[in-house]
Amino acid sequence: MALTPPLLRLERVAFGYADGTPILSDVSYCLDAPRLVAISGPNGGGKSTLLRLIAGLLTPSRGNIELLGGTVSQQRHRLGYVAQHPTLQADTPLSVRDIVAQGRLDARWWRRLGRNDHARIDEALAALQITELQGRTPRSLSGGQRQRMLIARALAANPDMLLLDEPCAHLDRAGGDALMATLAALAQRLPILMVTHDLEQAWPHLGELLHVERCLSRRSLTLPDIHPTAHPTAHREAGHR
Ligand SMILES: Nc1ncnc2c1ncn2[C@@H]1O[C@H](COP(=O)(O)OP(=O)(O)OP(=O)(O)O)[C@@H](O)[C@H]1O
Repeated sequence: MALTPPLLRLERVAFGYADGTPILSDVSYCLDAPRLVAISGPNGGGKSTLLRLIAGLLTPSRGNIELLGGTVSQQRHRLGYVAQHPTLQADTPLSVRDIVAQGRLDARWWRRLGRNDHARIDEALAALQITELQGRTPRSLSGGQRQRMLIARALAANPDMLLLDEPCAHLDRAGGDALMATLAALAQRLPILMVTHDLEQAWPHLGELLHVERCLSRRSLTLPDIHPTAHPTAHREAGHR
């Protein structure tokens, strides 16, 4: 019987930007089932860099990333990625629904959206609980509502994995808690990797925690590390999502 490949496998991945300073080295990790995975660690530790490597926006200098049973370049079109500071024209005349609908546009962007597209858009709006906001413009939304809209746009593309960089940044406690609960519900069927600096907030919702830390002492500068950490409370409360 053929073994199912993992959703994501990193093997001894290393990366440094053009100035040659190592940011990540020897990162290994395997995700074999949908769950909500937080990537946390100190500022500058390499969290966003790791997410960009998985998204195929950067290429490892060493090591290998296997994604959804193939290489990153083969499979990256199956990912939904929401960057930390996505560019969005605040004064766009487009509605929230129009923006979520962009998730349905592919290389044939001029095609008319069909019934299936609209069903996916409706589902994405509902999953992020913004159906009633669909006629509004982004300008009139709160930070949390705008973040939900951007995640809905990624979800409308029907991705097989979501990568979110600081989805709760700039949200107040209540907005962040609500978004985390939404993501945890989604992650029961869709693997989600999210960068967060607010572990306290994410903790009750997590299925797994990855700690990324670029070591700053001179001796260990080349040995930043990542530790998959089982979190008993999170596993118990989240039913091991
Ligand atoms: N395009 C780039 N060119 C050169 N260095 C970069 C680039 N992007 C990030 N870095 C550096 O790489 C290191 C890791 O950055 P990264 O954004 O991955 O960290 P992070 O853990 O996500 O940080 P934060 O919590 O502050 O967002 C930092 O020292 C940063 O200055």
